[in-house]
Amino acid sequence: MSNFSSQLRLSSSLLKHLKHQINATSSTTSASAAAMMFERRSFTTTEGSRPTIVHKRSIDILHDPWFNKGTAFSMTERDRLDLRGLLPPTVMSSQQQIERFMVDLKRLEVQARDGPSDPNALAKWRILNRLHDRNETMYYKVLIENIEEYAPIVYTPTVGLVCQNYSGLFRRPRGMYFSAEDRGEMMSMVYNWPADQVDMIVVTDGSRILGLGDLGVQGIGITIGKLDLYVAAAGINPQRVLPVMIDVGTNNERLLKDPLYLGLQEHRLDGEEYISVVDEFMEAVFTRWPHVIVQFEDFQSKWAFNLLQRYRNTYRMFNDDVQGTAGVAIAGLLGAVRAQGKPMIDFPKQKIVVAGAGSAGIGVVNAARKTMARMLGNTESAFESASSQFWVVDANGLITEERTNIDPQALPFARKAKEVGHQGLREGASLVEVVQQIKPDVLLGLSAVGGLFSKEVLEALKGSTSTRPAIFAMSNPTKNAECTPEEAFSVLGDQLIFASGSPFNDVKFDGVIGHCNQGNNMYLFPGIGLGTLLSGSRIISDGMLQAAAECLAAYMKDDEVLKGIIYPSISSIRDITKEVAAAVVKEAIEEDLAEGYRDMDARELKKLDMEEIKTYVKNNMWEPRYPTLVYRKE
Ligand SMILES: NC(=O)C1=CN([C@@H]2O[C@H](COP(=O)(O)OP(=O)(O)OC[C@H]3O[C@@H](n4cnc5c(N)ncnc54)[C@H](O)[C@@H]3O)[C@@H](O)[C@H]2O)C=CC1
Ligand SMILES: CC(=O)C(=O)O
Ligand SMILES: [Mg+2]
Repeated sequence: MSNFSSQLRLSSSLLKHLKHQINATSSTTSASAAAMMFERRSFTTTEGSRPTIVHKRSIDILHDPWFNKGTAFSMTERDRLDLRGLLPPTVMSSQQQIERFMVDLKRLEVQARDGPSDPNALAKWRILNRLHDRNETMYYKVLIENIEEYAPIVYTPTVGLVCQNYSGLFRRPRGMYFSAEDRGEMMSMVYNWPADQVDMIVVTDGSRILGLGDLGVQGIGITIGKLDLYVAAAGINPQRVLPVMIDVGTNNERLLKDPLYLGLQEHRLDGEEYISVVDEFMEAVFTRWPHVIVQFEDFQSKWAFNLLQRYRNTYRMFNDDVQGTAGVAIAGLLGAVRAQGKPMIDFPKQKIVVAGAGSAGIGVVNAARKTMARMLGNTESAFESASSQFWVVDANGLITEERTNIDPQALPFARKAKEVGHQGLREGASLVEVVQQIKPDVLLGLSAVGGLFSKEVLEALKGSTSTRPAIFAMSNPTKNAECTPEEAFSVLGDQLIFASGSPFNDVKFDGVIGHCNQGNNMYLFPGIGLGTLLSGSRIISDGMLQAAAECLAAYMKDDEVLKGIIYPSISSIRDITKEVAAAVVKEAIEEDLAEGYRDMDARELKKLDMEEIKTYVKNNMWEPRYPTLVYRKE
């Protein structure tokens, strides 16, 4: 809901309510005395005895500083006032609320020390967050106009710190919470959300937030950060976005013991029980908003893949970590080939070592292998040949067919034991050994292990057979990056191509600049969502994702790429997103998936050429401008 209109409605209804109270008092009582009396009465009644009559429900009550109790609303009150789902599931006493607030206040200094390189990051986040709660138009204007400065605050890395400390930072709720305790209720509680139209949902279960592990209900912060980029980069109307947390418990022992934790304090549901909760959520949101797009974010690997397969042919959904990351990585990998002065068609010759076999790592290898195979003619032997270009290393070392209990997602990338034997390697070989023996063109990290690309590993990469080796240290947030650009450039010199998931500054040494690219799925997911919305495609196909990745790869000019700049600057994210969305729309039309959006039906869409599609996309991007408001009685 727009804060702008809600504030207007809120203050007028508050006035109405106040007037009513004033009229009920003696006619000689002055308005201010009556207001004071009303105020006193509200406070005494909420303490117990007589109830307070309120003329509002749902989100309006949460945004009313007079009546809001935040997490202290009891479950019966939540049901009575249509608040179910609009607050984290734990009911807290007013004393606990104060404790939570005080812990947060006192922790500020420590957070500043442990957090992102900007010691004021969290203070900036608080100021922006308060603006977000007060005035969304102004908030997004500030964000769009200063995206380079504030993306690292509302998104990675600071959003990681925000999630870690969400219990303390929580003030006004934003988004919806569907918990394991809401089973059987979701179909009705989804109507507690005040907006009749929702275009984009970003949902998490909090099980793997960035590289920070299981943060339970606190993971809602990442969905808010991603949706901020949907508004800022893709121009999705902020009144039509919905951050969602599916709280099925947490396996984080610290949170399970924390008396101030806001989520369900029980171990995570698993198996069929878990699936039934997510199924119920999907059914509920698609019943209320049949055209919504759901982005799955930061689910632990096993559920990321499982739920993607389960829903992708029925619902308009995608998994950002598996599919968005893959597209961004492919664009960067193609950029690295061009940076070597080679044509993109040489991509299938690249030797790629990937550290990390989770949702992101496997997503990347899968998509990169498909891209190589397509370049080689898409035959079975092309596929075989493409497979031989990847060496995947996880927490237990190099993955080969000899691995016991191999994760089914990693199985297709397990190397043959005999083959790696010839390469001087074996099952479980360490990363440094793999780099030493393979001498890869690319070393890509999606391991969530900060510093994994140690000096030894970087020294080993000096043996790369490439003229311009590439490092993608893609794990987030900053402290989880596999190495810093300083570490990488200092060992490998200025011919290195470097990208990281969270932003770092360029490195200056010996009079040259080592470019630090940001390789983050933020360059694709907003365009994938917007393109899907505007095409009206029923599903998000592999072709649409591939078109998005190719568009991003083509966005960079030759002279930039030759300088080692393989990803655009975030300052142009709105333009990139428009291009990516247009590519997605075009592909959806070509695959006959596009059913149209609003006045633009499928037939009209088919008549558009690429330039017209871009104009259509641009014209449908929301801009942060104040609309004229007119009051009408309800
Ligand atoms: N830059 C970007 O756009 C994105 C970055 N990421 C980042 O990727 C990281 C991983 O995400 P997921 O794949 O979802 O996590 P995950 O937990 O599913 O996978 C992590 C993988 O790393 C492996 N690993 C752990 N220790 C290792 C070691 N010492 N050496 C080699 N591998 C090791 C694990 O065995 C596992 O296979 C996170 O930090 C996340 O923030 C994820 C999505 C997008
Ligand atoms: C960027 C992102 O999606 C992640 O680190 O999980
Ligand atoms: Mg993610």
